Amino acid sequence: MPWPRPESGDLPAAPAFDVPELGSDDPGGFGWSVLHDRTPALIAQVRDTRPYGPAQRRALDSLLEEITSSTMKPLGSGAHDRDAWDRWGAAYFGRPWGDVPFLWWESYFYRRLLEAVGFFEPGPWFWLDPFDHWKTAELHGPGVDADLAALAATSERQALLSASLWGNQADLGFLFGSTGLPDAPGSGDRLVADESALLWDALEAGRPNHVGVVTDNAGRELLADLLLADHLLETGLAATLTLHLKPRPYYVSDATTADLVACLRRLAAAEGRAADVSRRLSQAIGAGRLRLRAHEFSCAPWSFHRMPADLAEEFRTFSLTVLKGDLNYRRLVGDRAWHPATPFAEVTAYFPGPVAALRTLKSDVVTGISAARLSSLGASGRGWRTEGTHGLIQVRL
Ligand SMILES: O=P(O)(O)OC[C@H]1O[C@](O)(CO)[C@@H](O)[C@@H]1O
Repeated sequence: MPWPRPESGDLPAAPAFDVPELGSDDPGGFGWSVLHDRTPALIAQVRDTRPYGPAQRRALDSLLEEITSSTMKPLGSGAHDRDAWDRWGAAYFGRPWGDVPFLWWESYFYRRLLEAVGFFEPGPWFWLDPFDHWKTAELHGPGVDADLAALAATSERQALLSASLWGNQADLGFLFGSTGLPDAPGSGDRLVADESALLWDALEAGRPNHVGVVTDNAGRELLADLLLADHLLETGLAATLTLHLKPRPYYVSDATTADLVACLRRLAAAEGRAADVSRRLSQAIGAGRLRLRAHEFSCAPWSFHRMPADLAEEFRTFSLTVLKGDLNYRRLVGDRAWHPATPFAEVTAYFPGPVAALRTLKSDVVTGISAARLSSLGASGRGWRTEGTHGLIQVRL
């Protein structure tokens, strides 16, 4: 099978930064808890929830052992993308996982998990999404019908934007943490930055707009993204809209094309106007107004500073690229120990075109927070940065 080769490892070099990358070697730090708590719990759950045979079970056990008490190994010799990962990981293989930058090891972990469960191997587990049952359960969970009915009935654009933002709380990775699912969203005071007016003004002034949305999670988040996409297309705020999806399962709940299809089906099966949304979006896909992309770089372990030329060229053609979720934010600004007041516009100046971030905060990195907001947040400890209770809408035009 002619597998897509992820850039053969040849990507532009990242610029030099004087701010260090975030790591996982501090026992009090967030990255450490993901490496030592969340990731082992995820491996155990994957092992327990699928009837994998001895080969897959052994591979999962040895991945667990490697992560917790050994050094990072390269992909197996038969892997179709081994060349790329060998180059990307040359500085990291042979070191303990906790010594490798957080952004890098976590991405590589999902690649290794797919290897362990035989995702790429012709046979019974070929291309079977190891996270599918969680995604499906969420799509049919309690409250989804009511949310869909309410959202499909509104033409209130701020409500749709807000649903797309807070939909990002529905990240199945939280299921494997010690903190559990975050609380339901509060009102505006849970927004640490809100530049939504700038976003709407730019779309109003820019018609005809070609909007890109780099999606994050499947399930509730993607449902909300689709309702927003439908609104933008229907109102003419977007002449075309391109959805970037993941080419394969990643970070548990990240949306693939299969998940998009499941969401369209879920909308079609819902009561009321949601079914109309599904029909309109399917037609828009057929007409080429709603475009689907699944770029290999979407599963690469690097920030967007290293995106390949074809992807940069595509983002350059968009009137606005909206990046959803925490991981995309980490990749946008670089997963670094920025001072939170560092201007968002400054750290995203390199991005090839106007860009917006819609994110609930689930990891340490953050930029563009005003001094006044920082001091009010300071009193609440560090939880606002990692627990998904707070959100942001940031825009750089
Ligand atoms: O789904 P999101 O919003 O990208 O969040 C995923 C987040 O969860 C974590 O993977 C932790 O497991 C973060 O590293 C990551 O940024």
